[in-house]
Amino acid sequence: MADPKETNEKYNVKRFRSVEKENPDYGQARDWLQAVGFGFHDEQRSDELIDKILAMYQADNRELTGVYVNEEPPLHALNPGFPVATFGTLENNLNVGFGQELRTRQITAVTVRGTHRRHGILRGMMTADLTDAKDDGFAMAALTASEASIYGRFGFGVATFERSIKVDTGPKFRIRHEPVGRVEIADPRVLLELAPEVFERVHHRTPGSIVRQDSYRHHVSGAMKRDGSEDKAIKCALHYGPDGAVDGYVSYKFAGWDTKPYTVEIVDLVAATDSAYLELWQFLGSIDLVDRVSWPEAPVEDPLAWALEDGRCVTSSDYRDMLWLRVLDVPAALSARRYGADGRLVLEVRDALGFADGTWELTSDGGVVTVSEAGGGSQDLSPDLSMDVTDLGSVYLGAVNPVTLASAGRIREHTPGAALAAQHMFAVERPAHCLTHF
Ligand SMILES: CC(=O)SCCNC(=O)CCNC(=O)[C@H](O)C(C)(C)COP(=O)(O)OP(=O)(O)OC[C@H]1O[C@@H](n2cnc3c(N)ncnc32)[C@H](O)[C@@H]1OP(=O)(O)O
Repeated sequence: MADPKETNEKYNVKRFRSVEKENPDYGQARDWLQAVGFGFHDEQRSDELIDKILAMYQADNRELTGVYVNEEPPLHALNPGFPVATFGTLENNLNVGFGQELRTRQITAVTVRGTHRRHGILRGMMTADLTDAKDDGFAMAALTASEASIYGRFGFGVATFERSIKVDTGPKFRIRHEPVGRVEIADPRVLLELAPEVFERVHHRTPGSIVRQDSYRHHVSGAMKRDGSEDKAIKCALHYGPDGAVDGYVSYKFAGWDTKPYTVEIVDLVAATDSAYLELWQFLGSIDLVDRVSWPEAPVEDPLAWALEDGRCVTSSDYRDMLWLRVLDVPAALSARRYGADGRLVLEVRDALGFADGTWELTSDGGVVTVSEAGGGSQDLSPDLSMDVTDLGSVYLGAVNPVTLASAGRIREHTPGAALAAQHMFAVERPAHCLTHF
């Protein structure tokens, strides 16, 4: 049970928003945040840090859900004002390719206290929230997952990936690119203002990108570390395009003299043009007394290795799932896309939670997209492909190949060649990549 509309002998559920300190509901939001920290094994947060985080939550307009026990706990146990489970949501736009944006429900801060786990609290919170999201007109929900085994059962499929890279910036590091702009060092605090502006440009050109929450500009500028203190190690370089405007930045740290080879770690690298990206890398490769640059959140499809004279300067590890998508409304989600190729597909979608169940005819003709339900009467069409809603989420941004999913036995191909046709149709104009962890 975790739906505020339900009653239950054991638990009650509250939904609320972050508020200012003067507000009488402040304590509720503060205790909710401490419960989230407990669920992710964080240190207890100071009052000052809680104030800062709740202010950022207000900027994000987050909705916070807490599940509370009804009974009075025994002496010395945490008081019942601390939720035993937490669930947070935001609303932001997802770039779904070819300049199209889709309003998306983001789910975050999911925790259930160990003493209450495996009693169906997550299932209750998730089912209630997805139902509300669909009722509110959301065609898509999204999350990033702590474990890959949790969210498939709720219809989420992996839609983008990321990896960690280490780049040898010794003598072999040479990028074939003639600069068109310039890079300058700046006080990292300028990113408090600049980071969201540059990110907005990047977002508009990157399929798979979700608008960032307020905390990003604080972290990448060094204004605030995760523990709330200032990050004095952060450095920043800005890229200026040929028109003189800032169109990219890198925020980075030196890993210290004890780390060999001497290493610079990228905190955030955001570039709104291909040349800004390569020129920021040229800058990173030119930093004296450093032989390696590492980036824990690098894109999987990365022009860097192809621009280097010696692509083996880049070594990658920890290839992993990043953005998970959950289609809530098939016609709305499919209509929101523009397609990489014209074509027609009849898709049978199974959804254990029922939101997306059905058979749908998708047509893209000269860029005009139509989606209709293919069930019953003269409209009764046999499917070209059958898939679970998780697989539709996976192929939606073009980063997962339907042919591969068919080989894995996840997608069933009834019409020979339909999986390949789906690959062409779902392709996007640039590799899908999500730069926002939430
Ligand atoms: C978007 C995010 O915030 S990702 C972060 C997720 N949170 C964490 O990792 C924090 C630590 N973990 C937890 O707080 C909890 O264990 C949770 C939230 C993952 C699960 O909460 P619970 O209330 O125990 O889950 P619940 O009892 O509702 O289980 C629902 C289903 O998921 C399954 N499940 C729950 N957790 C896991 C898991 N870690 N791995 C695999 N299956 C899981 C259950 O077996 C159950 O399966 P079924 O209903 O199909 O039989």
